[in-house]
Amino acid sequence: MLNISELEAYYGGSRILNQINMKVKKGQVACILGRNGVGKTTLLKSIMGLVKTPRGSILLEEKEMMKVPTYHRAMEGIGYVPQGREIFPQLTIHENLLLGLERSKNKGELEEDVYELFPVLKSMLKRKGGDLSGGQQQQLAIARALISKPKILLLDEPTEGIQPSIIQDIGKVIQQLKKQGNMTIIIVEQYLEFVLGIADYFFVMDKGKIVMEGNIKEADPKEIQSKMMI
Ligand SMILES: Nc1ncnc2c1ncn2[C@@H]1O[C@H](COP(=O)(O)OP(=O)(O)OP(=O)(O)O)[C@@H](O)[C@H]1O
Repeated sequence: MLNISELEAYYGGSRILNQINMKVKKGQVACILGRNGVGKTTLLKSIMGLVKTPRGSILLEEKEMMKVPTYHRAMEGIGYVPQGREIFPQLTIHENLLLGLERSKNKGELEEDVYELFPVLKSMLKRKGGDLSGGQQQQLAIARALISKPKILLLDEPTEGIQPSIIQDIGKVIQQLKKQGNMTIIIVEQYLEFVLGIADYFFVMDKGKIVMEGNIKEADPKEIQSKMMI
């Protein structure tokens, strides 16, 4: 459902992504692994249209996204949870969630399903986003992206700086979404253990390229780890 070919991305004159080819099937959970600075975040931003990508192709269900502006990519069904979460600290949980609906084609009521996935949010709808713990903010950011019912969800290091019990909760939410079967998920991670339990497919990046990929169940975690350490 996502088919990226020969994608290049630049910051100013520096090429950050070099000939990226990547296919992710519908309903699949794919992860992008790699050390700091290899271009993982830049790849997600490229899919979202947030960086300069002069060459290549990004097909979402056969539709070319390269010339589609970011806002419309969101409307086309790409949900994005950036690293550092970027929730609005002065707005309440409820208001933060309402902003998620802005990017949706189906502007309706807030979906009960999202509260089912994140019961903790339902219990504090009037609380300010900035008063939540880091883990709760991550949950809010994921919930906000889910409210627009994306076809594909991009998560940038969802476990970063988060306590183990909340990492587990986030893992369970991803498993539940996977079970529902209609959402494709791409997770950027450095925490290999986390993705081993939930992903179907993996890509390892190094210096702006994909250097290894495969089905996660058939792969040797030690080999993946050693590719990540290069
Ligand atoms: N706004 C920017 N302007 C210029 N260079 C940037 C910018 N953002 C990132 N870079 C550079 O692009 C390269 C790839 O960065 P990117 O954030 O995509 O890596 P990453 O694999 O996601 O790393 P991390 O795990 O630390 O987030 C790095 O060399 C980084 O310094």
